[in-house]
Amino acid sequence: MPVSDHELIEAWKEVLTLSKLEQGQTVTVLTSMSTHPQTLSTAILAARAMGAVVNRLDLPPVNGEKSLSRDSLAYLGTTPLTGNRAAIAALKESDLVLDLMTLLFSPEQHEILKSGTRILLAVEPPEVLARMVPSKADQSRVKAAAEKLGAAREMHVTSEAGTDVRFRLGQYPAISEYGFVDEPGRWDHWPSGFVLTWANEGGSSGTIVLDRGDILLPMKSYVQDRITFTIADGYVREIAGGLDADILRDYMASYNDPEAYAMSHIGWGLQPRARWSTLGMYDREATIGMDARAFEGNFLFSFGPNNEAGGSRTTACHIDIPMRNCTVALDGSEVVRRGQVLDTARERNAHA
Ligand SMILES: O=c1ccc(O)c[nH]1
Repeated sequence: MPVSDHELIEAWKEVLTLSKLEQGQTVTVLTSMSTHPQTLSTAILAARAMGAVVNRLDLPPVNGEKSLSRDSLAYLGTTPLTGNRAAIAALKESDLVLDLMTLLFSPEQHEILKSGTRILLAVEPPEVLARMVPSKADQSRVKAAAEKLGAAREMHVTSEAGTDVRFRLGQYPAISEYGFVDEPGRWDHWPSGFVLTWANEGGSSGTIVLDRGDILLPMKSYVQDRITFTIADGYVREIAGGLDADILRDYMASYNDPEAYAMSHIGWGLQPRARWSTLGMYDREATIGMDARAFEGNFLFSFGPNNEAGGSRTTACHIDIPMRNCTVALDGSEVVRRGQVLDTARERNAHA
């Protein structure tokens, strides 16, 4: 069943309150052709009800003629803001930007954040947004995990299917995604609930074996046959398997960009209200698959850009791969064991 306008307005009010929206602040809602009308209308109503000055900035979409997918996270690098000084100026002047279009992995996003503007991405279907309204408990759990990840020098991931890969850490910060933007200059994504970082340049090596049921994004498919990735010096050097591997290889080759094969972010899911099984419940184009990225105990790794972390790689190809049943260890200490998060109740509420 759809979610009611009333439910979604209440959800927006909770998220905007957690994001410390104050009376008289300026909110700019960034939209494009794929923006969901109910998400837009309820966002504006909620922000107005909280006494904000609310603008809407609607921009024409880009890359539609280049990308093999309309998923807003599939083809990156340029956005409708690229080179658009007037639009960027408006967003820099705003206290809070509600991104209903997707700026993620764009240089413009960083320029706007540096001005102190907060940016909250929200492009999942209204029902997914309403099911995963963020909470302070989400925040404390993710921040506790980020502290561990930020202090680690090596991540070692294994699985019974044969995954055995090591990532040297320390060059890039740990990033928390918990669904609201409560500090100046913060970016976050509603819904989320996971922690991620990037391995040191050239610092990834080993084997990743996708098992039946692991997920490919933006394909939004559950892998049927195993895929074996050989990782060396920070890049995937071989992608071996059956039809799923062929599909992934063909898609990545379409970018004709060696940087597409670089390891991108790595981390694990911490959102108890996200479910592995949800991907099959939505039409492929209706969702960008945040349940898959956030479900508790996943190991999420990706190929492609690292500009989100301050790196210089802005390849347009971005592949996210959430896995089940992995064991993730930081400097020898397990944080996830065969798909079960090992944080304690105390850590879950460390920041409450
Ligand atoms: O919220 C997100 C979404 C996609 C991604 O690759 C990272 N974080």
